[in-house]
Amino acid sequence: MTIATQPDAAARLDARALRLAYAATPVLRGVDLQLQGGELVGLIGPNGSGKSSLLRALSGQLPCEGTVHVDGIDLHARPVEARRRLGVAVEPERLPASLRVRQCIELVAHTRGLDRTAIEAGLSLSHTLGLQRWLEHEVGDCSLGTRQKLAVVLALLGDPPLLLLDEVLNGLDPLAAYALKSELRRRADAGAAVLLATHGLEVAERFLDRAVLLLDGVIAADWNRTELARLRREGDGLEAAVVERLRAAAR
Ligand SMILES: Nc1ncnc2c1ncn2[C@@H]1O[C@H](COP(=O)(O)OP(=O)(O)OP(=O)(O)O)[C@@H](O)[C@H]1O
Repeated sequence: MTIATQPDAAARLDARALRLAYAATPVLRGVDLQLQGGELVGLIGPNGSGKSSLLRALSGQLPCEGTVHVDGIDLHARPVEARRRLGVAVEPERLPASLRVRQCIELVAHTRGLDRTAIEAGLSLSHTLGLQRWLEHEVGDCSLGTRQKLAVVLALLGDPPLLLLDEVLNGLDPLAAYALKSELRRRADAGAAVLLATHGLEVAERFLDRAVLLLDGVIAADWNRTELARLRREGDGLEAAVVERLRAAAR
């Protein structure tokens, strides 16, 4: 007999028993993941393990089995309401090439019903990330890293309480990467939860509060801040721990 469990209403994200397959190939085989406000969580895992698919399932872009609650709101039953609370960074390739960067910020803010204050905050973040000199350029003329910065600015517009970010530190110059990490920390300290897919284990170890390993379609390991600190102090850090898990899984 299956006992139905209530979603954790206090959790920013409560995902249970997520299953997803492409044609006959299963990618997620029962993912359970809860994120609390204030947490910066790294989603790590081998290439093809399903990190992007999981983020897309959590944001409602891909249909999946299981339940997803955002601040207690059922994503599948009340998608509009739940998605209003999400900040999702789209792939830079999917940004509209013919719009100017500033127009893009204004259009997305308008679509989400945000006011001028939110747009000004987005423009201010653009400055912080070094995007200001590209504001009047067409998106299609911007470098990949510049478009990545824009994708992040758009995701953070309106201060959503749950951020789902796929490898957004990739390709950013050191100043921008530092500024973005500071911004995400600030958001988490203000109560947001952040799930960041990354292959950067050093970033995960030093900057994040928690790291979860997606392997064989499930969350195979979950290291909290104390455990991450212990790994750093006592051994060869998160990288060694992850390599050990991956080697064990490959045997
Ligand atoms: N649209 C799709 N159709 C069919 N298969 C897909 C599709 N998107 C992803 N896949 C497959 O699903 C699996 C998981 O892909 P996904 O991109 O989610 O992994 P990932 O962990 O984000 O990988 P990486 O670290 O390389 O970015 C891979 O085997 C991939 O080939």
